[in-house]
Amino acid sequence: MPKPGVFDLVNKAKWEAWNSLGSLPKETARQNYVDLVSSLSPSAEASSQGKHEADEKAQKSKDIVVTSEDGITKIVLNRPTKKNALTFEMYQDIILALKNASTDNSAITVFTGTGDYYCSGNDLTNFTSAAGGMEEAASKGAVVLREFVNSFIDFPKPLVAVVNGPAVGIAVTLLGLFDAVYASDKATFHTPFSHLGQSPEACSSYTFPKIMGSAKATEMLLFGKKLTAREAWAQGLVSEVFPDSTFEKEVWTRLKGYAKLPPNSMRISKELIRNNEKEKLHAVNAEECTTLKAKWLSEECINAIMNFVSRKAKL
Ligand SMILES: CCCCC/C=C/CC(=O)SCCNC(=O)CCNC(=O)[C@H](O)C(C)(C)COP(=O)(O)OP(=O)(O)OC[C@H]1O[C@@H](n2cnc3c(N)ncnc32)[C@H](O)[C@@H]1OP(=O)(O)O
Repeated sequence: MPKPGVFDLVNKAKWEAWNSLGSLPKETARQNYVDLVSSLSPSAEASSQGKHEADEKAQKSKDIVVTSEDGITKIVLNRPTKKNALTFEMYQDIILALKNASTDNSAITVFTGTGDYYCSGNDLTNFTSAAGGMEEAASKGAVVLREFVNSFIDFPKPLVAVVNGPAVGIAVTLLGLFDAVYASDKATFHTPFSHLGQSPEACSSYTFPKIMGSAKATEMLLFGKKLTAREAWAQGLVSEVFPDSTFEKEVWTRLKGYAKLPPNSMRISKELIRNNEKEKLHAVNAEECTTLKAKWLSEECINAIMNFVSRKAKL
């Protein structure tokens, strides 16, 4: 239905709430509702059991490790033998981890990677190994991607990326939705979408030109120019670069200090910085997912993925 006018406050709020769900599957919407109600009445045994199961699932995930200590919830991409490439399961686990982190006791939430890479982006075999073939994988991919990116857009606490090594594809584009990005000088930032017959995601078609200007964003998003950490800092994508030898020590010392700041104050300041953009970001996310779904079924993209899988091509 058309969006109600600004003076129709109730129906406008309802319309926006429905619209922000996008094409969220009915089952997921139902589960989210159950989880929300459970969190409102923790004494209801059945409800709280559901919440515990959800928490455990996130903790038990083999490729994502979630810990909470010193006021920091840490979400670690833990698939180093595959350069932390993101499987369908990892996208789902991260959605759940962010949902839990948004209501846990921590003040800030941090993403980082295990091993030499931060993350090599989408696992390119997500599409080739899907049971129902490319068509089904593209449809599922668009729904999962939209929900995944929405969970970053809506995340209420300070979100920090500790980029320990090279970042590729969606691991780079998502950084535009983080509140701070700290990088080792060994990190690189690469978005080879045209090489892969794909198009930008995670709202980068909007956030990157805004952060670095359209000329620099074009070099990254259209031409796949790989940036060093210092270049990414100069373009405003990275907050600060540290020598790799002292990176972990310096960054975690600093983050532990930040995590002691009054959490509600940080949350409200984030809200002020981000909230007036949310509607726009949700609309950009929806459009990017629709575009990508079509690109994933294009000959350019299928050839690029097949070349990688058959070991003919690498970045
Ligand atoms: C819900 C769906 C959402 C979809 C959202 C879309 C996002 C778009 C993107 O993210 S685009 C970016 C996609 N990523 C890539 O194209 C990277 C592909 N990988 C490479 O080019 C290289 O592996 C490398 C440059 C990252 C690293 O090269 P290196 O020589 O150092 O190491 P290996 O190639 O030997 O890698 C070790 C093993 O890891 C596997 N691997 C690495 N990255 C990926 C990946 N993205 N997808 C699948 N597999 C990956 C690699 O195949 C090796 O596996 P093996 O040891 O079994 O051979």
